[in-house]
Amino acid sequence: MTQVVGVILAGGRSSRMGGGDKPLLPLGSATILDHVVQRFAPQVEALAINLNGDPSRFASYGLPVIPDTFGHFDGPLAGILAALRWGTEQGAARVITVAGDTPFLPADLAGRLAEEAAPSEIAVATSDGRTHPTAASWPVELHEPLARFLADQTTRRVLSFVQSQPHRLVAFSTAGGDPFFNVNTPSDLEEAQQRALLP
Ligand SMILES: Nc1nc2c(ncn2[C@@H]2O[C@H](COP(=O)(O)OP(=O)(O)OP(=O)(O)O)[C@@H](O)[C@H]2O)c(=O)[nH]1
Repeated sequence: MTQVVGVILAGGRSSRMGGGDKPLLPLGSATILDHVVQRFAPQVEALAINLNGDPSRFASYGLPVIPDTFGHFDGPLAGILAALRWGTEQGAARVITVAGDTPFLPADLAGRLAEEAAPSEIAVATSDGRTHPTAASWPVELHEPLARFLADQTTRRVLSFVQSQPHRLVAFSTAGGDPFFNVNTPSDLEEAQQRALLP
């Protein structure tokens, strides 16, 4: 049975980057998303991309594309809801999500999250005291509670949903750079270009 599947959250507006698809921007000789796939795919039994809008723009990756179904541009929680639905369809026990704009993910992300959380808990990555709620492992049973949360609450903050459920924080080292560095702005992309060149 498939136990752990992965979903890359690649939706959103990329407004701080001037619009377009942030994960498809060039980083080194590849795209930001190539880096995410390369680091994350070996850690999960199946992998999909979640996004808003026309899926054909990500077709070249050859991965299943799962669209948001809750609403249009409702933030990462809508993507996590779609991810949990897909994980349930795959017969998985857990879904690990990562953001499509985090090109330096830890190679032991899935292992550490799985190791440290009880079966009913959400495991959320932290680094340097900062919580990264989109880099998390979710029991698929949370699909219903999350659907209710999105319908009932006015907040769309991922952390608010996490805090409403049993969860555990899992700290990752930043030796060699923060593995959850995410590209939000053109200057972040500059910084990522420098880091991608490092051996
Ligand atoms: N599925 C889905 N994912 C989203 C949505 N908005 C943001 N995300 C994802 O959530 C993560 C964090 O996104 P942000 O960088 O905060 O938002 P963004 O829309 O990409 O960029 P900004 O407009 O600059 O805030 C990324 O992985 C995005 O792909 C959405 O409406 N739907």
